[in-house]
Amino acid sequence: MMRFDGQAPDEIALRLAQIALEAGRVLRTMESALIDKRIKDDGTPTTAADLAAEALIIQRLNEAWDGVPVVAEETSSTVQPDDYFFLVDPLDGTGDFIHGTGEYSVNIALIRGQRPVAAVVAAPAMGSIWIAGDTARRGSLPSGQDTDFAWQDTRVRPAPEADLVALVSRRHGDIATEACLSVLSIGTRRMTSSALKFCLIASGEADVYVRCGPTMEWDTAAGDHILCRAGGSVVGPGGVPLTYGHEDRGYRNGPFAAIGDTALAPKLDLPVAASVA
Ligand SMILES: Nc1ncnc2c1ncn2[C@@H]1O[C@H](COP(=O)(O)O)[C@@H](OP(=O)(O)O)[C@H]1O
Ligand SMILES: [Mg+2]
Repeated sequence: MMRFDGQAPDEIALRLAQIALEAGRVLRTMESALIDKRIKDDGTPTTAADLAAEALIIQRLNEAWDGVPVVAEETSSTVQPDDYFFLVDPLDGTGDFIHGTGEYSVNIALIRGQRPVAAVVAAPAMGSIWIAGDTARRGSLPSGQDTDFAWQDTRVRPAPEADLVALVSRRHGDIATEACLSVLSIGTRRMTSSALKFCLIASGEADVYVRCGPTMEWDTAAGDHILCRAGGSVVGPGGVPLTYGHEDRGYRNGPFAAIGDTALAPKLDLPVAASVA
């Protein structure tokens, strides 16, 4: 099996960026098409765009790293994770894709031993992309045939004493999340969809994102890595980092908080989810 010999995490992240760029171009061409959506067993929608982007990403990952399993949202039950594997959400924020807000992302993470080591989150309709291997960087998505991303290092900001900026899901909220946020001094709540929430914290534009409702590993792994490499952290109950590759629990995450300033961690009181405790 190809084991990424000689490839540094930053180099892998650059290759993931090219794959996400290509998938993003497919998604953009499908934005204005009449989308026929299907509601899955978990109540979330899927479309032909999710499937087309996923097929392309799997093909490209297989070409680049033959034999490394790709656990992707729409086909996750057909693949077993290994010591190294990819987690892919070809279209995170399908609801937003359907409603035309543009706040959707392509998420790809390479996992090694339950933690991400390289990742990309691309927001095709917003023209932004974030990557991390060892270093977290933000870029602009090139248009046309251009392939120059114009990367810049990205970094979290220190949390202000008061008036924190919290990011909340536009479509999924719950009482436990609100209870957790209520102990923090939040000044601004900004509704944002998809893994962009991790990336905006990684870029110093927001301070905290708490999520106690259901999410899947492919929703969080790439953003988790980018935020951690930008100086922040993503923690579950007890301040423990999230781990990935839990096929036994259907790749469901427990509650978590994403924070830019790690000094916020002791203030958090996340509920323990029975299913993943
Ligand atoms: N009931 C549920 N079960 C599992 N995942 C859910 C869910 N409700 C929402 N999600 C997850 O939340 C993601 C959207 O998050 P947000 O509201 O922050 O944009 C969805 O991503 P997809 O659009 O890729 O399915 C989905 O994975
Ligand atoms: Mg998806």
